[in-house]
Amino acid sequence: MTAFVLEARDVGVRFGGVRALHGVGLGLRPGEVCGLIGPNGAGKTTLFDVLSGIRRADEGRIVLAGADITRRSPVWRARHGLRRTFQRQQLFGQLTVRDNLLVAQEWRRGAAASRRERAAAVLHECGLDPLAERYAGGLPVGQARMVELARALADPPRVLLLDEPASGMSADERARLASVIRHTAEERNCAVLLVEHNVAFVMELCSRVVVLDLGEVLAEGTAQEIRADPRVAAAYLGTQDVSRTPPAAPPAAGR
Ligand SMILES: Nc1ncnc2c1ncn2[C@@H]1O[C@H](COP(=O)(O)OP(=O)(O)OP(=O)(O)O)[C@@H](O)[C@H]1O
Repeated sequence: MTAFVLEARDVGVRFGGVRALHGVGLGLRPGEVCGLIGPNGAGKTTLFDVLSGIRRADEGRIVLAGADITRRSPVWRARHGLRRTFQRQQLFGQLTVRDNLLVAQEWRRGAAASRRERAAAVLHECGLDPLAERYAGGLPVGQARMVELARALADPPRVLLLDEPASGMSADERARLASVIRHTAEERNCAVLLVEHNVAFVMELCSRVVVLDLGEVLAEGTAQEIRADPRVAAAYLGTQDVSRTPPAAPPAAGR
């Protein structure tokens, strides 16, 4: 079985008396799309913060491609291919969409032409050609989320952490999002970890789903296994109307 590209080992985080994460272990393999779900306050964002280096865990280790990166900065991690998006978007609003993608690659010295080429290819893949010269600050939320994903892809990632990427998106935008995520995993062998409250979207897209509850891993398995797990139903899915959102369809041809 393929080795993990990113691992959280026995991770614990406390906020005063609140145990946000406790003994959390999670491994991601290259080319897989893994969903991370759980009720509000389960610890999903805290785990993302620890994986991306924004927050230091009180306990445990983070391992990237076999190397312990627990003490590495977020910038170091990003430059070694570990990228994330945020629940609250963090685009450069005063820059155009294209420039947001160019800035993401600027730390790489070398030919500007190849950076522009890469930006153009990712804009196209994400269906953002018509928005390329628009200021990122003025975009509606669904489009801004897609730009954030495009920015995370501009410098090819090995691991992509997506925090609620579908929130605020239309059905068409969600379909495009699903197709870009799939392509990123399958064609570029990138590992994707997806936090998303839209459970139907997660179940459709993810080959594996991890459920967090009260800071601990409650269950892990295929979408089918997770749906059938009574503990998950009690803690989370029982409160969700999974039939409300239709599964993502492939994007229309030529978009
Ligand atoms: N900066 C903080 N200070 C104190 N407590 C925090 C802080 N950040 C998170 N927590 C607490 O840690 C726990 C986990 O929060 P976290 O935001 O990681 O959950 P989540 O699963 O991402 O929730 P949501 O689905 O609402 O985004 C919660 O009890 C939360 O109140």
